[in-house]
Amino acid sequence: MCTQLSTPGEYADLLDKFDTFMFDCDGVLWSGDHLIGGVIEALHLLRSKGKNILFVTNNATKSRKSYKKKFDGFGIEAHVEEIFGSAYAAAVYISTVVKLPKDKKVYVIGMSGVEEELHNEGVSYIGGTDPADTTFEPFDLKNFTPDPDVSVVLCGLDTNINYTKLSKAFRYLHTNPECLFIATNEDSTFPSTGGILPGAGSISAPLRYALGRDPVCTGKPSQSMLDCIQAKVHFDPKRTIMIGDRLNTDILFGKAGGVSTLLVLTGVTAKEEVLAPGATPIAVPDYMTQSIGDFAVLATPN
Ligand SMILES: O=C(O)[C@H](O)[C@H](O)COP(=O)(O)O
Ligand SMILES: [Mg+2]
Repeated sequence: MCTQLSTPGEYADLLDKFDTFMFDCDGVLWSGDHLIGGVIEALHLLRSKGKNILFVTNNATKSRKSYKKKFDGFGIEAHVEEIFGSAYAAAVYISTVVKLPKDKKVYVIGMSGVEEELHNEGVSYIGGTDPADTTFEPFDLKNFTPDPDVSVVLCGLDTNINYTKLSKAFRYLHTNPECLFIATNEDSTFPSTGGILPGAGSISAPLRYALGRDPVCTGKPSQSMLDCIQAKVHFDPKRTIMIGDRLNTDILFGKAGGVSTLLVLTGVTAKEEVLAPGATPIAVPDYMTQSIGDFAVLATPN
């Protein structure tokens, strides 16, 4: 059953129930470079009450450090150790679960966030932002010499996607059944400034179709994302709430992790997907409110 929050008393009661607040970013705190109203006040209120705050994003375009700069730019207090992105989760998965040998490499479809996190984990990679891969020159197999050390293809949101990257990734996976296929996340879309756009899931989709093979996903809702958070931060699931805008990532992630869930309507999910008669949502949030900004009402002196 989903409780719709609307009164200051309901917001206050929710704050009292939880010590740790996990925030999704795109569609909850901001859409692209547009900050959602009331977010700064709401986060400041939580910190003033001594709440633990974590930021858990499937957006792999930035590393934890780069995200800190985005938070700073918005004037939002955030610390690198509070930020967990899907690029970080993928890099940790490759280094600690896959235990990729040091002489092996990752072929990257993705941006600097993925490259920085792989580097931080000591994982070698090619592709990504390399100009030889971001070219729009026609791709010709005659000119392609695969790197024999590539043992993983990692695919994340890549706003410079092109046929060369898809072809190289395809060839590594098609010619070597042992090559691992990993996706940072599978969000079909994401809320950017002015509207939704194709997300990381729509970047890896052509490979899934061409290969007839699905990747391992290391972002929300996967356990890998929770594992890399729990390796760094202790929290009591019973006193923790995940706040997100997407049912099949954020809310599923929270439920799988045994934490409570709050759906906000400032991102990709509409209220009707949960509440319309006959709606069959993939996951039902414990709570729902229009925006995180609603909590700012508690910050206003009476
Ligand atoms: O990859 C994507 O589609 C987007 O970056 C992703 O949807 C946004 O991540 P969020 O902060 O909403 O988890
Ligand atoms: Mg989101």
